[in-house]
Amino acid sequence: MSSDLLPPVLLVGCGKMGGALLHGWLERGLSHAVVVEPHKLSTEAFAHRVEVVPDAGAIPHAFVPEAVVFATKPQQAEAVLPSYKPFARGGALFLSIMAGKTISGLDAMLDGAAVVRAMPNTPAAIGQGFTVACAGRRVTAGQRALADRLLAATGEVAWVEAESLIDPVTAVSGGGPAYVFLLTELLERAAAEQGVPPDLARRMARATVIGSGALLGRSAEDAAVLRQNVTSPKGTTERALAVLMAERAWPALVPEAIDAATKRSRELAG
Ligand SMILES: NC(=O)C1=CN([C@@H]2O[C@H](COP(=O)(O)OP(=O)(O)OC[C@H]3O[C@@H](n4cnc5c(N)ncnc54)[C@H](OP(=O)(O)O)[C@@H]3O)[C@@H](O)[C@H]2O)C=CC1
Ligand SMILES: O=C(O)[C@@H]1CCC=N1
Repeated sequence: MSSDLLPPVLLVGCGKMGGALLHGWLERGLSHAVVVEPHKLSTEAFAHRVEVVPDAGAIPHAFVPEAVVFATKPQQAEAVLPSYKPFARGGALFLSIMAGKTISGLDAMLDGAAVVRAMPNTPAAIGQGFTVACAGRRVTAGQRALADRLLAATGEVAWVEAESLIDPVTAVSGGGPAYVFLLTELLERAAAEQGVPPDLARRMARATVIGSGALLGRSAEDAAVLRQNVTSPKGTTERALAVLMAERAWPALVPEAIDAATKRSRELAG
């Protein structure tokens, strides 16, 4: 077995985000994974590549994961986590991606464990995710390096010391893909409303978002400069931006939306 492979992982919950991480790990090369997931359909894509079990009681006794990754809904944490306490005794790292759930809360549910709280996003599935992580006080340097390796296998990783930052991170990068997809939907709909045939409207909206993201990714310029490069004086974009950048439009709505999501992340802690 190549030492470059990611170490054995126990993934608890293989829905949209757990599935995206697993996809990223498999693309990168994963030695062995057991996935606990009662919802059989969501694991079909991985059925031949990992071992899927319906609950914690069905995990093979011989399986010793280096990391246990919690990707169930935050509302399920208290019911789900206690079954995984035995892995703490084996020295496993617990990596939670559950929105809002604090390190101290998870630590209490696991009776004292090495917990990393992380917030990834769904582009992880294609190695283009962005994750911000925060390590609990029981996490060793080796466990932190392991968490970094797992998360870096799905894209870029940043670490923060202040756990409170994970709430706004959840609002911005965790949920961020949804806002970009909404913009794509709205562009497509507006094009169709202007009479553009539906197929062309769809292609055009998608290609515009994809191309803009790729340009941003390759450019050293600020986003504001790339925006200005599109905006010819007295031209068409200027008219659209006058609507979008009006005081009560995006400059007010985006911070309001991020604030609402940040507050929800804090609420989910309880
Ligand atoms: N979606 C995203 O973009 C992001 C999500 N997150 C976080 O990831 C977590 C999962 O979110 P998401 O993937 O969207 O949600 P999903 O509902 O798609 O995934 C959760 C999965 O866990 C399964 N599940 C339920 N009970 C158990 C159990 N006892 N043991 C194991 N698995 C179980 C669910 O099955 P069933 O449907 O049958 O209940 C479901 O398939 C959340 O905590 C969320 O905050 C973080 C970053 C981004
Ligand atoms: O909507 C949610 O709660 C999760 C966390 C960030 C993205 N999805």
